Amino acid sequence: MSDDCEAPPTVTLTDVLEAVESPGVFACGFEDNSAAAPGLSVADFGCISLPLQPQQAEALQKICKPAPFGRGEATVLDPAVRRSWQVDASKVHCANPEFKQCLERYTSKVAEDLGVYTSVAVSAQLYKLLLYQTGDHFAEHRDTEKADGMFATMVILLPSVYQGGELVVQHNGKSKTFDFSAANGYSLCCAAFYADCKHQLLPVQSGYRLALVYNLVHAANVPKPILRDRAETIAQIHSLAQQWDVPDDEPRCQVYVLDHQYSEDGLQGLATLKNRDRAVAALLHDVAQSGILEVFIVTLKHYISGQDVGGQRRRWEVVPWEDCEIYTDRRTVEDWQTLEGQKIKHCPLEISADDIMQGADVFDGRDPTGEDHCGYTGNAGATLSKWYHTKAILMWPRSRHTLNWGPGQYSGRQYKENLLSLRSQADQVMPQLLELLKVLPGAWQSAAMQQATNGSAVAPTVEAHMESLQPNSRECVQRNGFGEVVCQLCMPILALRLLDTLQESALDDNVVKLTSQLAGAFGWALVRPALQRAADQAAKLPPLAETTDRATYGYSSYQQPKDRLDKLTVGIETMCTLASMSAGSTAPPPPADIIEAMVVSMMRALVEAALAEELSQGDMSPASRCNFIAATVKLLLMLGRGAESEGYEGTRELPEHLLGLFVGMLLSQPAAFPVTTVLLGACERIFKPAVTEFSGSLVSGACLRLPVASTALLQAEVIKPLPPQPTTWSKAISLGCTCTSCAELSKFLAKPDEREWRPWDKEVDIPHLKEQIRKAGNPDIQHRPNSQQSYDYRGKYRKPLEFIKAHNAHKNLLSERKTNEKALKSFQKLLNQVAQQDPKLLPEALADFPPPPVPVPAAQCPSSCQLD
Ligand SMILES: O=C(O)CCC(=O)C(=O)O
Ligand SMILES: [Fe+2]
Repeated sequence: MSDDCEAPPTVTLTDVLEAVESPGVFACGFEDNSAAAPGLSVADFGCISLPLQPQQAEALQKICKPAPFGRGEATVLDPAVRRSWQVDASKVHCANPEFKQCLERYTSKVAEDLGVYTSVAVSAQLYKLLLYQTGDHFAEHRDTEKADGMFATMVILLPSVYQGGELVVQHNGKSKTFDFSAANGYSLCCAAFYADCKHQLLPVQSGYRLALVYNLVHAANVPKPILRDRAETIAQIHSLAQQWDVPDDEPRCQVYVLDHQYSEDGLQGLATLKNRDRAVAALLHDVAQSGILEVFIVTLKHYISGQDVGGQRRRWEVVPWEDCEIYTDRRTVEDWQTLEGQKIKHCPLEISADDIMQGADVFDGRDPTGEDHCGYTGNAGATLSKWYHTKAILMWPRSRHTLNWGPGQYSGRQYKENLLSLRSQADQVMPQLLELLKVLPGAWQSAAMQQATNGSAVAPTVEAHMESLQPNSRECVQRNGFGEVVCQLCMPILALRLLDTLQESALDDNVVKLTSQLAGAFGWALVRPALQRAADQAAKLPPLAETTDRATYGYSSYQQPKDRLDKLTVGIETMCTLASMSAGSTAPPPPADIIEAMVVSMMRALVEAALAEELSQGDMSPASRCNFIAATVKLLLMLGRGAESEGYEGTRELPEHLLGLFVGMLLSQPAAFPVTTVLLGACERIFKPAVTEFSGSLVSGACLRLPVASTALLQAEVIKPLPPQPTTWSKAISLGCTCTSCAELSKFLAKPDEREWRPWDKEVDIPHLKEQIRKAGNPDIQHRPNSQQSYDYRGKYRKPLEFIKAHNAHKNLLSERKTNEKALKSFQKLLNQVAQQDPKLLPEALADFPPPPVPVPAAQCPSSCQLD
């Protein structure tokens, strides 16, 4: 053959995977006319005879609840979306044992049709009994995964006579309709579909539709499936993977986008994949077993943002994406897990469009996962962004593992992880190495050799392996593994190296675990700098201006003041753990000065003005603020109490002093720490548990200042005279005429609450009214033509705005007063409890805050608010 004859078309890995057939369908259904009668009964109602009779259906409906549906996080009722009636599973009983078998048969049949592995145990959990009457329906939706392991919904239609009520299920552009109305009351019918498929129930045209709805749930951790013709496909993928070892300009990795949508919790390895997705993953899994491919399940995230350059546009106009200049178009893979379902800690890895096997346009036609529209800013056009998240399989030939995963510019951080070192080294080499190292010191000891000298022989190896620890990772297991080895080797230098790997970690339990372990072997002095660093880190609150720009970084995390407050709260809570560490654990309790230095560093951060400004940020919830106060007070109380107990050798002056500063700071920031919400909540948290948790520690005058001062503040507040309520908002003017038009206007003016009157009535004589108002000398009764258009010349009449403003202001004052009174009662109750606990204490604290003088009754000004 000559050289220029056409080469046979090359089959790519994508071709092979795309050709994998689904072992099942997305939805299935059947009619069973030899089914056993269920023997259905409903608690508080009784037996239901089937086929369902209209009279019984009517009676049943009366004891049903309207069926809600999920909207975002919430469960809501909206007949436009869903109208049907439900009975909870707990009240439904099917007495016939034959029906149980029937149910089992249906479950395994639909599991097989849906392509669930035969070896997976699938069970059906009754969820609801649903009754639909004429007109009832359920608009298009996806079912939430209501139980662990739930992957599909099964509906069993009970014999009843109805028309309409078709179940329509959709998936990837295909649609299946299940119309069981023809069964006409004598058979059982069954339909099932994967939970992520969109489906709807069309309106029931007549009669009653009665259905049992089940969650189909399967056991995880199951062996891989047996599929026909697999051997050939596996061989094909294997050989393509071998050829993949090609020069650097080839894609570094490939990403295969899965068909189905998965929730993060529901997805645990290949066993939980659905349908064709599982068939594809199972094939890749087998190829990976031979050591030629690395395969992970990941979330593929595509983020796009751009600016409208389409010229002049009105504010409300929707900007088409075609008119945008795209400045960010970034794809990353995140949330790594192995096919066995083991979650892997890995930074987001940036991939290129070419890496996506189904092509860069794989998201075309799909709804984005989220969108943002930043509106117009000055002269600049609107900023648009959207993002897509979907589950995918990430793979690359194992022979390429030594490549750098550059350029890895992501949120300003360099990710140059070598994946082999992450996975093989950390998962495989490391445990072996650790095992080996653990026995070494013992061996040296028995050989009466110098540990230190021998230790130094392995030190470089241990140190080299420490490099593989991800800095700042919250995962402490491996670090702890090293901790043990390092302690046994008795090499403080290695301990310091290990502490270095914490780098910028903020103070949390992981840091405490490692430091106390090392402190046990090497003393607190050695770990002190690392602890202090972590405390400083927790206290470090960069000014707001440093937060990253959303438009630039998209979905990358950016810190909110709230996040920072939470971080500080965790740090403070961790200090509690540290301070209460009892003797007898691996380490002796930390010396007081370490804790105190850390506390001082956090307190300084707090009292600093920068933070004070941030604390009034609106996006911090009162709950966050309460947590923060409660944690801080708890820590300081503990330190104070520690002075009397053995473990902690601190002085009580410092904690008490800090507590005083802290309480002072809280009281001086009423905008950030409002008394009725935040301070009350915090005091309830502090003092209620304190009664049992810290009995004795309440002997802290500084801390009691918080409720005592709040009470005093509120007492002063609630006796302030309220401006008297205006008796009426009516505008009492007398029009010099009693014609119908004037009578109508007078009626409006006399109404206490109404601000506007639109005399739609054609009979009203507008010019006459204007004239009468003018004559009565009330220019503030305004007549406003509705618009320039003359067809609505009547327009509207308005009372002056001040009327309404004053009216609302008074209402607000009243409700504020009520809130204050309620909070005051709560504070007083709380103080009573404290007084019972320790009768001496309260009078002391109260001395600082004498009750406010009894006010002179407010001067009445009854008529000053009469507006005419
Ligand atoms: O009644 C049906 O067939 C379907 C009900 C449904 O989709 C649901 O309860 O989520
Ligand atoms: Fe549904």
